Amino acid sequence: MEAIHVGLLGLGTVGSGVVKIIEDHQDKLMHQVGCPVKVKKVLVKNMDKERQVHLEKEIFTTNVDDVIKNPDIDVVIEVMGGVEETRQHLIEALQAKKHVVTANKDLMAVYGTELLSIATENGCDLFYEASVAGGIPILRSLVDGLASDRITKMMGIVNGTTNFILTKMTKLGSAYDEVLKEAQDLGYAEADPTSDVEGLDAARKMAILARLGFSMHVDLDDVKVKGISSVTDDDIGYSKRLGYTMKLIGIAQRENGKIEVAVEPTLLPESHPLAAVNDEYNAVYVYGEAVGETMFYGPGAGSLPTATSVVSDLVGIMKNMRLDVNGRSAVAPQFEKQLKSPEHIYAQHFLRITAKDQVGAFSNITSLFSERGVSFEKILQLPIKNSNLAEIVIVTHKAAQSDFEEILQHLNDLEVVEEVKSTYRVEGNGSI
Ligand SMILES: NC(=O)C1=CN([C@@H]2O[C@H](COP(=O)(O)OP(=O)(O)OC[C@H]3O[C@@H](n4cnc5c(N)ncnc54)[C@H](OP(=O)(O)O)[C@@H]3O)[C@@H](O)[C@H]2O)C=CC1
Ligand SMILES: N[C@@H](CC=O)C(=O)O
Ligand code: NA
Repeated sequence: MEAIHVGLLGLGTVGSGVVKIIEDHQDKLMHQVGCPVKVKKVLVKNMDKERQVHLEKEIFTTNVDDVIKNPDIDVVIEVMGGVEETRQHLIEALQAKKHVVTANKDLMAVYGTELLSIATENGCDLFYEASVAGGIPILRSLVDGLASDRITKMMGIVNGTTNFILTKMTKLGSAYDEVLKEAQDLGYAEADPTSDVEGLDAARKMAILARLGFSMHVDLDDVKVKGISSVTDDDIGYSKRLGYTMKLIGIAQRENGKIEVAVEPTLLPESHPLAAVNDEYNAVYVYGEAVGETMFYGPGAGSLPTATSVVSDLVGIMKNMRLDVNGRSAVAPQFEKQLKSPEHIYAQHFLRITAKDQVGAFSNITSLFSERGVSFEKILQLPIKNSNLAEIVIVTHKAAQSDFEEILQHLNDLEVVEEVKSTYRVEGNGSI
């Protein structure tokens, strides 16, 4: 082949990184696939915008058909974001026999199954490594590196923006809004950062990971989600005092064929390997029955790290082209999806309660837990200055989610309880 021609949908943070890598690593790309890679067309919204990379003016277009229906383009790289309109563009690109690389987890979490089957029907590759944990080759590791194993647990920090925010709040005492702005300026956050801070971006990534790791059709709605927008300095302060670090953690576990997938702010012991993953870095811990513990660490967001995954997917497509095996790598799910019920989901919990500082208050509270067989691992009780209230902070031993939810309902009804201020999952005491 004389050259591979690629068309880009989008030239923002990730798209500019893709163009830079294609230019700067051209010799490596040629060595791997035996021909040059050329950027033929780039779809943008605003033709007049100043760009991070230099491309000839005639390469730019605002007409998507110049990319997805262009007979000279072999591979479409989708780095524009969005869901419904983008889905339509990619369906048309695949039907026009273009291979596709996308960094779009919003799209893959919802329409991944549909798009992969359209790709297979059309003999095309659809790769999406950059959609989960930016520059970490985690999808390839699950699909290829761990293909022979049965994965039972994945636990990860899969959102760079929230990890950046929590790190700065914890280590520097920075204010939430200020650090969010910094993460946006650095190009880590989504166009609408609500999906980062409310945990939806991480939930999308966990749905993709669970699908591949457990070989089941996991829907986005199957993922329980709680974000970090309500985390306060006080919560972080009490966590530290009890020896924990607060992280937004995605958890996917399988037991007896049933799975749980969740994303929530979680307290980890400071000695936990994920507690040391800071700033925009991501890490995914994967436990396989045969391999045991593995952990994948790297930058989860940002221009060049994310673009590395995109261009590596492009190399994968080009290698498949040389072997004439495009469109054959997607594997249908092996198992029927079965979700764990709340009676079978066990975790430790942190609770912060304000209660009346009076005789019997504490025993009223503890009896709610003991009636359901839930015991405490750690307790702090501190009087609140100039009031007749006390702050009680509890870390429970493992409890079923159904029991814990019932306890919470009853706590709110107790006369001695002023307010349940916050609750968080606690993970990783003992083993990871
Ligand atoms: N930023 C990151 O660290 C990561 C991002 N991703 C994903 O990669 C994708 C791109 O993200 P990012 O580069 O940060 O986004 P940006 O907002 O920086 O860039 C988006 C690009 O797409 C173009 N674009 C958007 N909508 C349209 C449209 N309707 N028609 C034509 N052009 C359009 C924009 O054009 P114009 O420049 O003219 O406005 C811009 O060039 C998203 O799916 C994101 O979730 C994945 C991993 C990490
Ligand atoms: N907004 C995302 C970007 C990468 O997926 C993040 O912060 O992780
Ligand atoms: Na990745």
